[in-house]
Amino acid sequence: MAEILAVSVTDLVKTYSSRSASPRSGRRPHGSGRRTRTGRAGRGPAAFSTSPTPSPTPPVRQAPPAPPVPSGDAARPSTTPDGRIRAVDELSLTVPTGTVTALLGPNGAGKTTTVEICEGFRRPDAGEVRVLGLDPWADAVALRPRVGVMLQSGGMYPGARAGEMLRLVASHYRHPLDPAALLDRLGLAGSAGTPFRRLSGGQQQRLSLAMAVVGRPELVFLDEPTAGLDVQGRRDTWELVEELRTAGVTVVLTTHAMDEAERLADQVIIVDHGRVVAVGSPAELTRGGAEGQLRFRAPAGLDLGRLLLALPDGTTVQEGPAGHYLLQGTVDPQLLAAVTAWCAGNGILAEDLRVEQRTLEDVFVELTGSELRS
Ligand SMILES: Nc1ncnc2c1ncn2[C@@H]1O[C@H](COP(=O)(O)OP(=O)(O)OP(=O)(O)O)[C@@H](O)[C@H]1O
Repeated sequence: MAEILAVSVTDLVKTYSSRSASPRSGRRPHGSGRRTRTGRAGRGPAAFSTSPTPSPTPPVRQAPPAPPVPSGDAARPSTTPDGRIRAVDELSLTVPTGTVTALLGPNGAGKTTTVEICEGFRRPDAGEVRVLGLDPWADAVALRPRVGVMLQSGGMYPGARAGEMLRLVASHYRHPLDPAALLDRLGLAGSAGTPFRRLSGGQQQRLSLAMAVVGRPELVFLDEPTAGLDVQGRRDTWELVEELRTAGVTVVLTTHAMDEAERLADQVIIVDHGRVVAVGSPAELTRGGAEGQLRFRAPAGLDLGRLLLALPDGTTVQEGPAGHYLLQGTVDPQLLAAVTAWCAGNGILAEDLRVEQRTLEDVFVELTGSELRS
């Protein structure tokens, strides 16, 4: 049976004029401030549909389709022949209904542009986007009551009180959640009477989250929902996302926090240079590729060349710091046996020998050459 998709994006392309490159001047640096929405004026949060769409993408690793390019904060985006910034470059992805999908990628990878196109705030140059089976740009009015968008600083009235704003948003929906209960749920009960501009950054972010979900949407887009939140704020947000999933709501979030993706996501999509470079559950992604690594301690200065000769092809070995050895490759019983046999044969006691699983961050760094922040 065909999987029902909440979001389907095919061969999406979006370029920007390099002259307009004040990339969202009001955006926060990651982990600190907040994002200013720069989309189409006058458009509010949308919501989600459940139209079946054919041939969902199975959650498997994909070979990076683009040649490796240095990534990370200092990476330059690729440009078109006429000098435009290629923010999204033939990107395709699917989001099954009722799941949590995390979009990961280095700064400038194209995550927000992709999400803003799905939200109907930006128009793509090429490609097809379906949100709940509809076109987010052409069918914006139909989608609005079905899709929740976590707005950042844009779209808020600085002088309006938190409780008033949430009640106002709730009044646009037929069956909203109780605004007072939602404020309480997100630790904002004591701030209901506080004007928006006097809320702390974290409180503003929690209010944005409340506004995204108060209308009981079918689908919610959350752009870095916990960036800059304190421990309790992160926990509250994570619990809310888990409750949304339990209630059958589809959640698409962007994040730089690996623990957030690992904890919340059914599906992780890693984006780099405007393209999808890997898709899968956290477990699938960390299982693939080089599988794992093996560490042990032994006297410093072992002959690594000789050790390598005793190991299966494809294994790498390095020492660092002195006396600490790291083997990477396919970690299986044969590798373990080869290491211990070589040590025994050379009268070496390998201490603290342990197999380590790759983490999502290892996978991310491998694929993008860039480090996630947690
Ligand atoms: N309005 C704009 N004008 C010009 N360039 C832009 C604009 N918005 C984004 N860009 C550029 O497009 C590329 C993708 O940006 P985007 O914000 O989508 O990436 P991102 O993955 O969300 O990054 P981050 O993690 O830093 O938020 C970047 O090179 C960015 O500088």
